[in-house]
Amino acid sequence: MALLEVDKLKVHFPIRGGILNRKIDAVKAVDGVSFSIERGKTYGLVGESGSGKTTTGKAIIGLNSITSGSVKFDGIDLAGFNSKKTSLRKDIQMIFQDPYSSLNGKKRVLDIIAEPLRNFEKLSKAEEKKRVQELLERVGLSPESILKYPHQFSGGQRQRIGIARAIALKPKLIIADEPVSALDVSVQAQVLNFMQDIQKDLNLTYLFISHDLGIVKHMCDDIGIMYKGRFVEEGTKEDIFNHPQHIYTKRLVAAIPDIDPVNRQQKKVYREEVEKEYHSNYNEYFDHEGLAYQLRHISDSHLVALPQKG
Ligand SMILES: Nc1ncnc2c1ncn2[C@@H]1O[C@H](COP(=O)(O)OP(=O)(O)OP(=O)(O)O)[C@@H](O)[C@H]1O
Repeated sequence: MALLEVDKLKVHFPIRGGILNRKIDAVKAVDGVSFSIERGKTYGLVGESGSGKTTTGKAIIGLNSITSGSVKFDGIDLAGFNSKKTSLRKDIQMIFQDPYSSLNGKKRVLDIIAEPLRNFEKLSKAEEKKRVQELLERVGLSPESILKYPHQFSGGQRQRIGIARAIALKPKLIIADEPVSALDVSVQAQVLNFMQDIQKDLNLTYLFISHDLGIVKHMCDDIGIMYKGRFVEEGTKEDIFNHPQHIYTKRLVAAIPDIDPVNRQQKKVYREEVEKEYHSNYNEYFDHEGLAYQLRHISDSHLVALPQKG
């Protein structure tokens, strides 16, 4: 059984208007998304800004209410578990994009990392301090850091503090929402490699949200490509990077920069071909509202949202 199973998930936000402030329409932020993540694996959710990635992650962790569909974690439907204090909620943690704003600047590192422990475990002050220091060590920061404030750390170190807080309760699933996109490129690889190390050590499963396909290629086993609240394509890393089928995926893959000058030229030609196809055949790939069609299997692992022929 997969650790996480998301089935036909919809998250719609009401748009209200008129003098009675009635619901007049809805933003279909997530509009029927299904995927599952096997234990110990990393699943990449990719798409441009506004495609619904964060909304999906927040719905899984209970921060957005689900309009319809289901989220099962370890075989249990999460719909009834929206209270923050249930033990299931302990098993899923989130790392946010911006380590500057996601850490409370007025709190010391001790209090930041101890917060989830205080919610779920009754530890003495001495036990708590010891646990926080162990966690700091785990993420490569000195035990003395407990008395410092977030602004006294670099961006990469702050994201390590965020990771220490996320792993404090020994979760099974971590939702990492653009965890390195606010960091300098030189620091990104360090944090990503570190995330892979702790994944192995702690047997973590990741839902990795990113708009950066280069990073997703480095991190993920399976990938779902989102566009306007729906999936346009889903598959293994190999399916998506070596055999992209949907024009939207092809565009994303073609846009990954190549450092090798020989490949760079080939890539440029490929990118121009893809752009031409995108503009001349757009209507074959999207329905009359410009939305993705239903996904269909083209192999056991690879699904593409293309209309049924014939
Ligand atoms: N609480 C909310 N109320 C109304 N609309 C919302 C709310 N949260 C998100 N949306 C809308 O839902 C859509 C999807 O947003 P979401 O943040 O999930 O996209 P995203 O792919 O994560 O983009 P980004 O990378 O910019 O965060 C957007 O149109 C957004 O404006």
